[in-house]
Amino acid sequence: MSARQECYVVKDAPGKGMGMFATRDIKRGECILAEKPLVFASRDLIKTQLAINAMTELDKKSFFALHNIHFDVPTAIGIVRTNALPLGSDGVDCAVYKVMSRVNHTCAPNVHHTWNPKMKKEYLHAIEDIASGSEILTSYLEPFLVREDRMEFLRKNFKFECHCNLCAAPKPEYELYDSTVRRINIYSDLIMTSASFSPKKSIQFVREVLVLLDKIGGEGKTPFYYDGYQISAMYGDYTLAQEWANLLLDSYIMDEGKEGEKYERYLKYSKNPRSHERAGCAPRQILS
Ligand SMILES: C[S@@+](CC[C@H](N)C(=O)[O-])C[C@H]1O[C@@H](n2cnc3c(N)ncnc32)[C@H](O)[C@@H]1O
Repeated sequence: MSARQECYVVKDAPGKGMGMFATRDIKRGECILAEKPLVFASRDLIKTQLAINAMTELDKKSFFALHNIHFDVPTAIGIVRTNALPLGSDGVDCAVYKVMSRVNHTCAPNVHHTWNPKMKKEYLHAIEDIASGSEILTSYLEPFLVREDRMEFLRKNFKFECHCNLCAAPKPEYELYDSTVRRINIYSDLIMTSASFSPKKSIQFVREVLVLLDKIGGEGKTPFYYDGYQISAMYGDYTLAQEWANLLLDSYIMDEGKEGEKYERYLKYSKNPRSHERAGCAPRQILS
């Protein structure tokens, strides 16, 4: 048994079916699991059914033992809908896993899961320190949704009521969270729209978002470090670009590890901030 397998156990998670739990203290940034899919699936039901038929008997046994909440469709399709994780952002291709599919949801996760196309495995990294015995919980949601939208999505797609600390918080607390999320979404839109005519403002919006993120737990910074880096590199402010590239690399390693698909690219940016494909493409400006 590998060290990775030893830091978790899959067992009963009261009120949620099965779940994944830490069997020792896990440090932020640690890779908890890297797992090959039991089966690849897609929106094309015939293709999905053929892939299920082609599984080994052992894999089929693991597959049909998984949780199913969709009884209005054939069992295999219900299992895919309940358990599949996306293979990227196109929302079409996905995969089902023996272990990874057992991870339950919270709106304030302690892990980040990501598909690595190079390794053809799904990776699970701790994004905060996890104490031995605690449940390992991911988020099934797009980032930065307000409480009502999160609840609606989970009810519709996963048929449960979320009682995580965020959803069960007193009204003033979750309203404050929601208003922070709304501001993050506004600034987030402004970052790229203002980059072409007011890059200084754009960098300011990145900084605003980072401050707001700290107010709601501090996760999800990596794409914003990338924005800061990209904008600074485009306008040839390589001192600033270097700062952002270093933050980007550190944050990415915490989220996806050195095995991550983008690690080599971000390492290159951090070693040489001029190496971005669009570096220096806009008139030079000091943005700091
Ligand atoms: C991908 S499965 C997760 C593993 C599942 N609990 C099992 O027993 O295999 C998703 C399903 O788990 C349950 N689930 C996940 N997170 C939950 C939560 N926070 N509260 C209640 N049920 C949850 C829901 O039934 C959901 O449709």
